[in-house]
Amino acid sequence: MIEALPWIQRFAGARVVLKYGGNAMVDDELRRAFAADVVFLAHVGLKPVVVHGGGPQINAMLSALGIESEFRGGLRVTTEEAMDVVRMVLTGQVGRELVGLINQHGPYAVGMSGEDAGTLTATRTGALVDGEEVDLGLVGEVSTVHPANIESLLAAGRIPVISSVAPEVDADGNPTGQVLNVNADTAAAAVAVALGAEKLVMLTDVEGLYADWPDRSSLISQLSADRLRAMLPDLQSGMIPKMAAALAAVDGGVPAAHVVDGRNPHSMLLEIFTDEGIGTLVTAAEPDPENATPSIPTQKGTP
Ligand SMILES: Nc1ncnc2c1ncn2[C@@H]1O[C@H](COP(=O)(O)OP(=O)(O)O)[C@@H](O)[C@H]1O
Ligand SMILES: CC(=O)N[C@@H](CCC(=O)OP(=O)(O)O)C(=O)O
Repeated sequence: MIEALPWIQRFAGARVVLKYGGNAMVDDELRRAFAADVVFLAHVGLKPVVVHGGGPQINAMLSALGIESEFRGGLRVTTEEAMDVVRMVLTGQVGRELVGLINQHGPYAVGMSGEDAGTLTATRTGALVDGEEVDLGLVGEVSTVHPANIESLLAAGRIPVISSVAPEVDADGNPTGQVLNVNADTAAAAVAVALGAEKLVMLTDVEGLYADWPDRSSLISQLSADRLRAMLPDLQSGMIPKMAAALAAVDGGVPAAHVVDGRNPHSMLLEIFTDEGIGTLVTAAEPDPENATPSIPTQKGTP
């Protein structure tokens, strides 16, 4: 606890955006641990905002309904039929369950979708696969974030829990009436930038970013935005949108983007409140190998 004190002091009042990934939220004990961690953060003076995914839960519902779905470039090809399921599962099931778990500790969490109060808008995006542009159907990248609703919930001492579904706008910013499926890492990064968050923390089902996946000795503890930018074209599957989101957050002014292993209970607290941290940390500047630069406040080991 005493190791956490300087970090608790440093992050007093800071906004942190926590991206909770589907793969890390399938185990009941882990889901409860995450909910407790979020409440812990709020109680030690931070302002947590949760943006959640639910890929595995969407997969399960699609297969129960006999609807085929595939991923290209780490993103789900989303038909109209699949979009109904994505919206239902993310906002109606995964978000509700998370709100319920957090609120077992007190009346904190308020669930919302990117659709609510115009919080997010999105434009259609494809994916670049092997140098070719692939049509993904009803998939969006965030166009605008209107954080007023999130701000008012934070001001009221609540914990916003946001699903990554967004109304579509055309190139002129006009609503088309369609909703789009946004990757939750992408949505979380956009929210973190708009809120001026101190951190984006993305929980996933792996220890962090590996330089040479799947070589387990190649885990990267910390890297700069420029090094990540250079690695991005060679990344695979779900790490593509996740690391693109980390980069977008840091480029957008968020001082630190973390990827942590959501399979270990309380990994998020260890990353935020201990000197070593545990996952992968992305910062704007190069890490100092001597770890002797307290002026870089997001450096692991220097509160
Ligand atoms: N370089 C890499 N480092 C770590 N994981 C990688 C890498 N390349 C691909 N992966 C894969 O990306 C997965 C995480 O992405 P994803 O399944 O989309 O996570 P989530 O559902 O938590 O958002 C890992 O489980 C791993 O299989
Ligand atoms: C476009 C796209 O791929 N959207 C994701 C949205 C959910 C998500 O991102 O969930 P995880 O964080 O659990 O992966 C999907 O349909 O699975």
